[in-house]
Amino acid sequence: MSLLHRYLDDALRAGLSGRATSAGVRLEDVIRSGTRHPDSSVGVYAPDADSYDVFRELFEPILAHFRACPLPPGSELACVNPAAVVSTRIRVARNLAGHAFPAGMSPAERLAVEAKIVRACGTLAVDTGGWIRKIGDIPRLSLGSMVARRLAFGRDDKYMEAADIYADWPVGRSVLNTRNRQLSVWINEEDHLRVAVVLPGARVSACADVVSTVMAALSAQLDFCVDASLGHLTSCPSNVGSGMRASYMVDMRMDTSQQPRLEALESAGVVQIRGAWGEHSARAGGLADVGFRRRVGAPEAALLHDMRLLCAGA
Ligand SMILES: NC(=[NH2+])NCCC[C@H](N)C(=O)O
Repeated sequence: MSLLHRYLDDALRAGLSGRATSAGVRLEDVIRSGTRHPDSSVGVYAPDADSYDVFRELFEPILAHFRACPLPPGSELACVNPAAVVSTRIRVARNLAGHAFPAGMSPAERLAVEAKIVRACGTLAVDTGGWIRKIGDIPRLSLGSMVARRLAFGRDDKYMEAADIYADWPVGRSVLNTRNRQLSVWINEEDHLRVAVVLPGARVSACADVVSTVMAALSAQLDFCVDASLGHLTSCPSNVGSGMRASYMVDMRMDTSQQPRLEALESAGVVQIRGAWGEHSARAGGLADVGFRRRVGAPEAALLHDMRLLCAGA
């Protein structure tokens, strides 16, 4: 059952149904994806920052659910063999203050946000040897292969589709990729800004260093949407707080002893084991993306520490 269905009972629905944010977002906009897709895990998206306040009786229990993710003592976490880690990935989600979020944007607003972020990225691309392209200018076949390698994004997520996040596709969507493929910046996907760094091997600290350099440069030029008590606000409540998700691409065939222990952590709700090719991809070919469920409200340093405990030496 999705968190939406768990927490939105008839009384709450009645209480929230007359409300609207200053931009006109109503309850049905927030819950459209989860209503259309009962197999959602969360089921809500915030079309603007104000939604977290106006519909807080719905967002609060969902955020509280994420804050309560279990975290066993460090000794029980160490179960990923560093030799089996193909790569380490850290991504950060941000939205710009003063603009609707992707589920609530007009074409003009998407273009305005894209222009601000592209401008801010200009210096990064020069530094690292890279290029920014509009999604609409990438030939279909290359886009397909970039999406498969997680270098770009398409419009193939039914949950985001139902939330209107792909409205006016591909207007206002761009990606930055560096020559070495280690840094990608996605503009106007689920959030205004997604920065992802992937380094080979088990290297949480090195990966975090690259992310913080990039984020320092971008935040010097962009005004991010931050709530005084919740932290960074994102389209999906699962990313609120630091907006960060760290994961390892693990080759499950490398060391068969790690698999049952990892799966025990997964059944206990501690880690999430995803397919290697993105959030809803199947687990195939022995590669899996392993990250913690705990994210909301936890400081970045704590999230990175969890990752180092999961894989000693990273
Ligand atoms: N990319 C994400 N925000 N993933 C988490 C939730 C995805 C989808 N809205 C669901 O509820 O199942």
